[in-house]
Amino acid sequence: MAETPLFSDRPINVCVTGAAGQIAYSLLPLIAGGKVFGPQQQVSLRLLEIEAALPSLQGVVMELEDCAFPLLHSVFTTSDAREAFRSCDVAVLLGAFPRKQGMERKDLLEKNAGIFKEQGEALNTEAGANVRVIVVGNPANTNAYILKHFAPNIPDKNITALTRLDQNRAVSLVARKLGVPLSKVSDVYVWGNHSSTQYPDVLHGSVEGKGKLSYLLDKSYLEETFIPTIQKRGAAVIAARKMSSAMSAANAVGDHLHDWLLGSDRIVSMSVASDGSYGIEKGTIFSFPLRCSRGGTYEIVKGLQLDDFSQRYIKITADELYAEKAEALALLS
Ligand SMILES: NC(=O)C1=CN([C@@H]2O[C@H](COP(=O)(O)OP(=O)(O)OC[C@H]3O[C@@H](n4cnc5c(N)ncnc54)[C@H](O)[C@@H]3O)[C@@H](O)[C@H]2O)C=CC1
Ligand SMILES: O=C([O-])CC(=O)C(=O)O
Repeated sequence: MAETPLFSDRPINVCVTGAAGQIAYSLLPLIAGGKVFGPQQQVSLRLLEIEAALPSLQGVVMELEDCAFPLLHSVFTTSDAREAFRSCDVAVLLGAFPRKQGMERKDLLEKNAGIFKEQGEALNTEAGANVRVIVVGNPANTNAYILKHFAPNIPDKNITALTRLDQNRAVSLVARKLGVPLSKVSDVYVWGNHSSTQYPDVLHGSVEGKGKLSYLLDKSYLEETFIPTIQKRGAAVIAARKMSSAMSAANAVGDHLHDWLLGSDRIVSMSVASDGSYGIEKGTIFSFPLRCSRGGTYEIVKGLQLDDFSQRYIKITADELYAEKAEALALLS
């Protein structure tokens, strides 16, 4: 039976910032085509761009029209953040500078922090308190932290950052390494920062019919190959494409929003405000394993046993986030 829509009496209002950029170009068809919010849910798009990119955004709007998506109710474009966020149910924050070869994502902090301060303030007054926010612009976790700081009316639980791309990369690499279908791999999580310190954790994972990943993959493979490959995957894509990941990022944003709003049977990774679980400082936007239920609620999975190996990696990524938080607050004070 077809899934009932989230809002049966009206379209869902989705704001996308950086809407003329690369990720948006791959994401907008997923949203307007029904892949993200379900095949029955009408969508109204509110697209934000800087003034200089509005002509290019008009081309994107023409293409959306030419796709003739039955679920696309309306498209509104603006360069005013307050207008863009007005009454939105979901805000997808892509608009930011991407990194170039040789940079770490945190090198973007100075350039991008101001954007997330301004957008946090605009969301705070214009969006409903129930708005669900996903920050994608890098450094995504710390930008989400800044946004949360400047949007006190929005519950902390509603502000997230994207680490699903890292989880998708990790699941895909496990499946390729073991020669098994992706659908058989479960419980691979990403902890921490969307950066080269993140900890892609397979030690709770398994392959259906084959057993635990902790028996199928040895720690030297994990330490020397698997973990560094996932940590540096974004940089590898930049080196090859001379531009950062866009198709896979858009796909992961779609997965994140779909599972958050519509629920999932699987445990997924999202960066969310820590409630103190696993010793992570409260309020830090940290990637955890989560269970999501339909309607936009989630719980951090509690009680996972973390061995010394995992704890060592988690400490490194947590310390990096604490340092980024301090730097961001100093920049904006
Ligand atoms: N968290 C994650 O997993 C990933 C994050 N990213 C990050 O996503 C961001 C966007 O990437 P792309 O789409 O490839 O970049 P892009 O440069 O193609 O597009 C960004 C767009 O944002 C717009 N923009 C800049 N400032 C803005 C503002 N204040 N308000 C509204 N729009 C604004 C620009 O005009 C541009 O059109 C980058 O920061 C990138 O590093 C990229 C891939 C994965
Ligand atoms: O690496 C980058 O700068 C873009 C990104 O976040 C990713 O691909 O994971």
